[in-house]
Amino acid sequence: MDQIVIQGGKPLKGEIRISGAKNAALPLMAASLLTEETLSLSNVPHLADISTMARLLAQHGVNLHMNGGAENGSNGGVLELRAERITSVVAPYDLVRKMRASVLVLGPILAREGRAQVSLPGGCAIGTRPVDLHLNGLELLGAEIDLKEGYIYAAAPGGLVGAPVVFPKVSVGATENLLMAACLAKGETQLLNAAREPEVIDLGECLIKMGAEIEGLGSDRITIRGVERMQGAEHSVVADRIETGTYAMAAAITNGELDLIGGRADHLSAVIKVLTEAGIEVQETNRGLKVRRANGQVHGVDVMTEPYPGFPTDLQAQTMALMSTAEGASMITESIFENRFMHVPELTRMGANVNVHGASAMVRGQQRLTGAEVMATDLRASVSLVLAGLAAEGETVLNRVYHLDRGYERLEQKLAACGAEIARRQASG
Ligand SMILES: CC(=O)N[C@H]1[C@@H](OP(=O)(O)OP(=O)(O)OC[C@H]2O[C@@H](n3ccc(=O)[nH]c3=O)[C@H](O)[C@@H]2O)O[C@H](CO)[C@@H](O)[C@@H]1O
Ligand SMILES: C=C(OP(=O)(O)O)C(=O)O
Repeated sequence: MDQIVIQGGKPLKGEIRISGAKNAALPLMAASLLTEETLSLSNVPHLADISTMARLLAQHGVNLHMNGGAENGSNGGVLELRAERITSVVAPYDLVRKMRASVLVLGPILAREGRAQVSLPGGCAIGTRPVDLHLNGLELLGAEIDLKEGYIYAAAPGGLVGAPVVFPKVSVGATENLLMAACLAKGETQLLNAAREPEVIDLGECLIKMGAEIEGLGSDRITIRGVERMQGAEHSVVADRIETGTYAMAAAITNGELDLIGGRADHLSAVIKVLTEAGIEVQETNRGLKVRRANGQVHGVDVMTEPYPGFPTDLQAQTMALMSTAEGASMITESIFENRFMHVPELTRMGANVNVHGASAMVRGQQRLTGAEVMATDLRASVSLVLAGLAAEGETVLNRVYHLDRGYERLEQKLAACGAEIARRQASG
């Protein structure tokens, strides 16, 4: 198995091109199931999750073709998807268990075929992550849902029928599943308390290009008027705000200066507010964002994760790494997932001083972190250890690199090009 080895203490300087967002690309790929015509997606990142979704779609009968790549800093790949015929309505456990976003095929397959059978995704390292909101929403559109032998059996033989759906809790995935399903439902659907994340807007904008009638994207009230059929379209995947935020924190934690090409301030308002309060300057340029410390110091700040436009849970672990080296204390509260502090014991092994009480972690900033052998059980926890390793004295060895490969395109290359001493190697023994 691969490891990432970092010799810490080098300030990062240079530019990093931000990739297309994993969390936008995945639902966009699932949207290809809504039409027999070709959906062409550009700026698609090369990531393990994208390959998993490609394998899942291929076994549903989608023809996929990837052109180009992100090598040499180019703009990601162009992925063409054509679901001329859906040859299987079953999403098997083997693929769904690898990636929870697989459940996003449920809405489109059910809407197009009148039935779908999708493995229940199960829990994961960051929490139980149920799909009740997806299923209750589809039931309101007239689907009959049965849970048997670990699978969701969904049927709507006469087609889905639009209806008001009030989500009791904001869910990105449930909003996306319902948004796609409602496109082919008869009549009007209203999604209330809908997610407002930029990735939901990106999906909605692509669906509009595909012929959908959607209003209210970016608000908590989305209206969809169902259409008879959807068509092919071309769409470029929105820039990854989580990757942008991660590299902004890499600049800050190493006391360096990075230009994040294609990074968007408008998708990171809550994050920029926190960073500014912590003494980090985030400046908009005509190519993206420039990030550095304002006065050489990072100060502790309190952070609470919330649905968009609040502070993203997907940047909580990275923020904790940054605050571990800040002057003063920070209180970090995780309000989205019940078990998203798995990076804490590993950061502690590197010298961080963190005490968790329920959903909050008190971080007391230390003068320095020290390199160690560490591992993490999820994507953002892993990258928080990379950030800590970049700032730490000595060598950090990160195990279970496959978590990083789910969501960070060419991570070592991007960091090494800015002066980080970072390499991937095969673990011995
Ligand atoms: C592929 C993708 O886009 N993943 C993102 C998406 O995940 P995902 O779409 O799975 O996250 P949700 O927004 O659905 O989850 C928010 C909260 O609602 C709960 N919930 C969700 C659905 C449901 O049916 N019942 C229920 O109780 C979840 O357990 C969680 O506590 O949004 C999360 C929150 O911003 C991000 O951390 C993930 O990176
Ligand atoms: C939690 C994440 O992804 P997923 O929802 O695919 O597990 C993430 O991107 O941080």
